[in-house]
Amino acid sequence: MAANSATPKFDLPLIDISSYGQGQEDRLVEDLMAAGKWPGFFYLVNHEISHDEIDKIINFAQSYFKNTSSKEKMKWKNSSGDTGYTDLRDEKLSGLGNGDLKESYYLSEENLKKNNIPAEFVAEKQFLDLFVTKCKRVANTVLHGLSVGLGLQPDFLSSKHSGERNRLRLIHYPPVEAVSDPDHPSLDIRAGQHSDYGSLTMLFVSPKDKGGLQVLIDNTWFDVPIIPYTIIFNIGDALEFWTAGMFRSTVHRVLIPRDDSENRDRYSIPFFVQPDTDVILSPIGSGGDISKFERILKEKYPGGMPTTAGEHLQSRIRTTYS
Ligand SMILES: O=C(O)CCC(=O)C(=O)O
Ligand SMILES: [Fe+2]
Repeated sequence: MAANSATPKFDLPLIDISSYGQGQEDRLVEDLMAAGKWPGFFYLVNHEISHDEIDKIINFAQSYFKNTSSKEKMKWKNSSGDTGYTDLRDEKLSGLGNGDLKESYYLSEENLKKNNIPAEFVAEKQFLDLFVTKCKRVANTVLHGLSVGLGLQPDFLSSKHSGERNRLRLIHYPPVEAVSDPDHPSLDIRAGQHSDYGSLTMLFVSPKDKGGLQVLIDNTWFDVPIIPYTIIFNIGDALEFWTAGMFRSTVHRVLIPRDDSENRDRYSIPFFVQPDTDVILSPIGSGGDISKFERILKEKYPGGMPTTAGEHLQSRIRTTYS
């Protein structure tokens, strides 16, 4: 039996965007609000990003990581915690341990526009532009629904996410020498437990993904099953903070392979939707639970309360690269 077959799976809510006809916007708002509050993770189905486009972004990541020399990758080394290449063990998402077993490339719209990117990216610039544009459109649909659900103008949230801080990230998790042994758990991890920093994350994985992504719900780790070509959405810390804890930024991680079937290269593509630098994150909407907010402040912001989205992001990045 595979080592991971005993791990419970969690059925995340599934939101089929095509199932809300005209006049059914209220139902979409209700479903988005419910998923945002709990568990803070959901699948989005029948969105506008095609199967071909998802296959293509995964293949692009695979080809970049496989065919680019270390020397070439290092020329684009991320030194600020923001854009560029991160090597194996550079990032420590949980803040503990030996560093995550992954390499990645963080891409901003600005760098894409200015061709401040590796040659492999320039060659696919048109596609990458289109992919980012589509991600933003899908994100805006969700941001509109959440704004309405919060009792705000429909464009309240989208107008604060111009895209200047959004990041498309290509991630490669290489196979490991020894798979994790349930009796002697490895200290290694592909992505340490963390919550995301921004407002929303949209995650794309290969339809043939073998697993490893887990969410922490009520102190139990659950595997997230992959439903091919869906987008896995989750709420990030900025939106949790901004709504005084009404929405939930759920902790998640990626385990090192637990058996031979999982022990292969894994590629994943998160698109991080982050509020513009100067946005003031004072609590919005109504209904946030002040005791929950105080707990969030204590746990995640011991250095004090950030006021702008820029400060918020910096304070979260610092703990990842220190
Ligand atoms: O690779 C994955 O499945 C998740 C990655 C992730 O959580 C992140 O980069 O924030
Ligand atoms: Fe994450």
